[in-house]
Amino acid sequence: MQAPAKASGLPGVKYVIAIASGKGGVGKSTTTANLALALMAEGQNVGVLDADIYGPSQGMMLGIPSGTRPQPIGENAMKPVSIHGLQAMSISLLIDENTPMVWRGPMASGALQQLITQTQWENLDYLLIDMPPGTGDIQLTLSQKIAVDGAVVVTTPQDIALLDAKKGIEMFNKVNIPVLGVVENMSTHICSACGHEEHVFGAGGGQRIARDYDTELLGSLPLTMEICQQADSGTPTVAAEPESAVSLIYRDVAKKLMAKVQSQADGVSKIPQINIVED
Ligand SMILES: Nc1ncnc2c1ncn2[C@@H]1O[C@H](COP(=O)(O)OP(=O)(O)OP(=O)(O)O)[C@@H](O)[C@H]1O
Repeated sequence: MQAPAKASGLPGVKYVIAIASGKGGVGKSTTTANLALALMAEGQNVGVLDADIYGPSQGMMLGIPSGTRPQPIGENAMKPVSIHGLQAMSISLLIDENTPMVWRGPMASGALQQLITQTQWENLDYLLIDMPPGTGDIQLTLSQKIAVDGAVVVTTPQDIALLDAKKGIEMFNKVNIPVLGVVENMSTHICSACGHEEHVFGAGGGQRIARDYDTELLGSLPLTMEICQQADSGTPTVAAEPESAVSLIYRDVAKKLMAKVQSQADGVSKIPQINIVED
């Protein structure tokens, strides 16, 4: 059965989760791809919307063959691409791969709006949105156009990344999107030769920011060669090595997210209806 349409106007989608970061390059897209696969491994139907208009990377991370175009449905709609059992849509599927994204803010927002309104998702439990880094126009467009159920903020443990992650959390607070939690990426480095683990970027940053903003540290991922190589070659770790220690961390984050979104949804439905009867 098709999931009911929400006020967001996203038919076929039950829950929308934005994956965001204040700073670029902290591993937001890698986290999005792996979390999508982890949610799927938990039995959910999952879609990925690559809203990183200026630097779309889901096409590459999910291994969508170069030149793939979404199938049109009539004149104004298109089917997401099917890959690794996920549904996926990205601006990179609609443009020439070598075209640099030199759009001004309103053009980028327009392109994103088109992706949002014209993609026909099919029966999704979760749509993960890979947000562009930062707290500008596109992030605002998104939070105004879609009823996002919650956001996950990805950060690395360095002070500079944490500072930007705070701005991200504050932006979501401002637009009333619940922050479901923080994922600390590259929290330690594990040497592929000897297995030695060290906190190269500092320790405890993700935990601190989660505590300061009254949210939860959903999980910490190490910096490993496998995560990088597998994501960059189109088979993210959760698909490449589903039983590995790293995949289990992503699965654990996915389970926490599902529980949070569900309890939030239950909370909403438990609000008593007030019936005013005129006599
Ligand atoms: N835990 C990790 N261990 C090793 N490499 C990682 C890890 N997480 C991400 N990477 C690598 O770091 C690079 C940047 O990651 P990614 O593209 O996910 O970052 P991003 O925050 O989405 O960047 P952008 O801001 O450009 O969208 C990629 O090559 C990715 O494979």
